[in-house]
Amino acid sequence: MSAEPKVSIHPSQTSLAAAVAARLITRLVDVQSDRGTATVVLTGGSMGTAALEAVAESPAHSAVDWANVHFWWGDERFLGTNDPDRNAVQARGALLDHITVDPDKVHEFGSKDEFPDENAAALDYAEQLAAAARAELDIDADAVQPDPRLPRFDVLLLGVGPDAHIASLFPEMAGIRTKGTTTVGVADAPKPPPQRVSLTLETINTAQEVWLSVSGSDKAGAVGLALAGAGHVQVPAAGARGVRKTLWLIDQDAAQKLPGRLIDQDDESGD
Ligand SMILES: O=C(O)[C@H](O)[C@@H](O)[C@H](O)[C@H](O)COP(=O)(O)O
Repeated sequence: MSAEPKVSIHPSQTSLAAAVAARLITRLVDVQSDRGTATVVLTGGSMGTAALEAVAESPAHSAVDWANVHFWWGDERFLGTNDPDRNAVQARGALLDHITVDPDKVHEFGSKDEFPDENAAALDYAEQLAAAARAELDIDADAVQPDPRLPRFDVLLLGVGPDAHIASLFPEMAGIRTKGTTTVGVADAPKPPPQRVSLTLETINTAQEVWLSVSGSDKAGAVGLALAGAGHVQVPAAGARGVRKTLWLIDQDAAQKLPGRLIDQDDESGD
């Protein structure tokens, strides 16, 4: 089962980041009131980082019990552990260093200091995910998991590149075609650095909610094609779907080539 995309358009990148932050805080509070623990999958890129900065700046963020949030990443740049270009390092600077987290619930991809190559780091992340899935079943034997190798993801955040890549799954390349594994190593990404690790599209699509946050006119073509129903191998963003919600949060510049039928679909309810 997967949810048809809905679109919410915002006037500027700043208001978009604030809207993503407000929705994320609300969603995490709701999930925690139902289940105690919530799980979010973070993304790299300028929009993903801006959204986390907006969470840190929002006075409402104190409503979330951050020590009971699991943090995973949709992808990582295969670099040294403290390299400033690592998505995890940027997320720490934008948000995680400013809140009280449980280090055991912060699940970063392995780095170049720890693993010989991106495939070994991808395999390790798949093992971390599978261990978390088993731990979930130990706590609640009736937990419904879309894939027994994966924990439940409540919200999975994605940025989108001008070429319509998501996470580190690039058009026409092996990563976006990968099936049967939960993670994948990427050796020759067109966006630097070339070595990366990523969740696969099948893994992304197990999330309860997938939110794609996109800003800028250079992304308008990618957004337009993805929402017009292009194939995911050519337009990876077209394939990202949440089980209960697929939400495109975009600014006006990124909305320039949106198919007309989607323009008035703004879903401000937050659920
Ligand atoms: O590691 C990364 O680079 C990403 O996770 C990548 O998928 C990113 O989200 C998009 O490229 C959008 O990035 P921008 O928001 O910076 O355009």
